[in-house]
Amino acid sequence: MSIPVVDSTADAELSARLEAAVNNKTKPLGSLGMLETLARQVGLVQRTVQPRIVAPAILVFAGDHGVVAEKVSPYPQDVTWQMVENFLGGGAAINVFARQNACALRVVDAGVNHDFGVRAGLLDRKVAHGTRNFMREAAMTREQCLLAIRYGVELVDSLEGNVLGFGEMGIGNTSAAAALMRKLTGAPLEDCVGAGAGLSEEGVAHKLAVLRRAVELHAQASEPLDILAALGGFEIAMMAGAMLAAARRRMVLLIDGFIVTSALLVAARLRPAVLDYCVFSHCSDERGHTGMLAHLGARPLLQLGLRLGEGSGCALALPLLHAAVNFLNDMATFESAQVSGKDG
Ligand SMILES: Cc1cc2ncn([C@H]3O[C@H](COP(=O)(O)O)[C@@H](O)[C@H]3O)c2cc1C
Ligand SMILES: O=C(O)c1cccnc1
Repeated sequence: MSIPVVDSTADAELSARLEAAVNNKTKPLGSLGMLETLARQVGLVQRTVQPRIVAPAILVFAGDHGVVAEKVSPYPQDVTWQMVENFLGGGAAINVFARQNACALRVVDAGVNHDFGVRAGLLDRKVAHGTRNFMREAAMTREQCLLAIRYGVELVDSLEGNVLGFGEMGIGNTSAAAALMRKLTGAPLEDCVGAGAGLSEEGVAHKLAVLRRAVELHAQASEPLDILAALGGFEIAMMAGAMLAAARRRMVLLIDGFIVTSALLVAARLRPAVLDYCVFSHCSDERGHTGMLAHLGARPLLQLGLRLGEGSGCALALPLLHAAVNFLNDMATFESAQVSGKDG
């Protein structure tokens, strides 16, 4: 299994042309703020001053986590498969927001502890029926970890479209994401652990104690793939693989909240240039997401107090991506509209 190679999008000549194109639009210099940054980024990703959004899609990766045996989530594990059914039925938040913004949605069974059978709209890439409890042993074997990454790579290679959003579902996965954050950013564990799907203060204290022991147990894991196998999840590993494949294909990657960003921490350790392709849709209310984004030098588009996951932030940010591309393509220039430029 070879990890996809990702090229940087840096191109000084194209960057200058994009900046000129943005600056020639009929508006005060810099007045479209982050939309200008976004337009230039998408131009660099697509290697053009006339970028287009084609067939945007969100993949929701679902997987279960053995660590739920330690009572680190306020909800039972069955919610993972039940929510997958909800996605397939079109009734979850991500279904509503994806429909609203004409975004295709696919659900991937990366390792749910449930047998769905063959189902329309569900991509079966089950590595196993949930990970092991990483409080006691590694969450997955190295083979399972590499298989999850490979499935992620292959999934993306079969997609059409040039914008890919990442979402997840997996009871217990904020615990895996917090442990990955601790190991991959070096932040103190208490800055990585939050309420997840809604733990009480005592619940968070218990989760922190569990994760402290788990991180100690896996203290020897130092390479990104070893850390991922020890403390990650199948959906997280599959997302990391899919992110690298999407960047290799020069797609724009829409990054959701805390768990999706934890997969990106792994991907960026393997191939730092993946970050050139990432649009950070929002800053989640999950404790730790702000620090994770800061570690990556990321500036999120939205701050809505979301703490859901599912790729919801990606669907909500998609209209901003359209706006960035549309202003670059469709706005008049000072010359074409015969508007006077800046005096001094
Ligand atoms: C009904 C329901 C729908 C969800 N959709 C996303 N999550 C979110 O919550 C879970 C992570 O939180 P924790 O680590 O505390 O279990 C993930 O499944 C995440 O996607 C949900 C959680 C619930 C309960
Ligand atoms: O930020 C997220 O993605 C998140 C936060 C809490 C629970 N589930 C997801």
